[in-house]
Amino acid sequence: MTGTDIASPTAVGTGSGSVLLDVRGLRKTYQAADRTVEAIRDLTFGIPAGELACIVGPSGAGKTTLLKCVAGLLAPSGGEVVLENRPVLRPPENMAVVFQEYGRSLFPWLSVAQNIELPLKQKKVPKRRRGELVAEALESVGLADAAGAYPWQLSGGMQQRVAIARAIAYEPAVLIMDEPFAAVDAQTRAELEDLTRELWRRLGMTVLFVTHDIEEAVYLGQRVLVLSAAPTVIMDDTPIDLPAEREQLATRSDPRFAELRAHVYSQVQQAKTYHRRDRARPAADPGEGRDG
Ligand SMILES: Nc1ncnc2c1ncn2[C@@H]1O[C@H](COP(=O)(O)OP(=O)(O)OP(=O)(O)O)[C@@H](O)[C@H]1O
Repeated sequence: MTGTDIASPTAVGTGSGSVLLDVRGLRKTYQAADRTVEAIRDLTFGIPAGELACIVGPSGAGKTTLLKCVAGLLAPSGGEVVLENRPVLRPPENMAVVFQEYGRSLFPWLSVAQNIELPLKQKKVPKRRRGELVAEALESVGLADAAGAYPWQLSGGMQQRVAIARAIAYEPAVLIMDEPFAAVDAQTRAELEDLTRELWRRLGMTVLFVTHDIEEAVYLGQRVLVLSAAPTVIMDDTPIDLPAEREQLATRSDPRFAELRAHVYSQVQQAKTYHRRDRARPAADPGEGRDG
């Protein structure tokens, strides 16, 4: 890692609590009919309980592949994902995912409340408790009045709030967010970022947040992991030592925010050409350039 006043990556992710989500030596190679694509070469990192960690990386870096493996939707070619000391072999009960495409993740024929309740029914939560969880979740995202509405009657930002409400009502140990605000306007995005931090702080969830947006990662995270271009390795793992109280204008104009953003930006730029530089080296040291 570069940057003299950016703290060591070992300062986070190891000391603040027990590791809840552990990605160990993860590898994924896709076998297509006529070619083999090595998407993930080697990923190892741990997310302690209660952490909000952001992952950024260039397009095609393997972020979606990583999330599919973490969510138990795709079998890795090597290594493993461990959640609460159990290997993830299928979608775990104690995990919820918020996707970018809210339009496709909500059922249009179900009301807002029914959408939030559905996974709770599958989890066999008793009816009375389901009602409480739905009401609390809607209140938390500021949509208490929209319980009876249908998703298509709501704006994009409101639909994504419903998706967040559905995830938190499920009371997951870990919440995965896959570029959740990429499809909403800038103003709504800022509101949803603040909502995410508020819910994370209030509910004490562990959050893994994937984004293309470097500023969003620095604004939201306690830690930012940068992935290299595929085949993916971890380029950088930086603690975000901004105050816990964040505010869109004040935080983003903090000189420390600018330093961290510049650091992550330079890492993402290097990430794009990481393997090209690697190939150019005469005698490769497998550990060189690997951080975290
Ligand atoms: N089903 C598949 N079969 C073959 N190759 C795949 C498959 N899915 C992804 N890949 C390849 O794996 C690599 C990583 O893709 P992935 O979608 O995980 O990246 P990403 O970081 O999510 O990209 P983006 O930021 O553009 O969404 C790419 O080279 C991609 O072409």
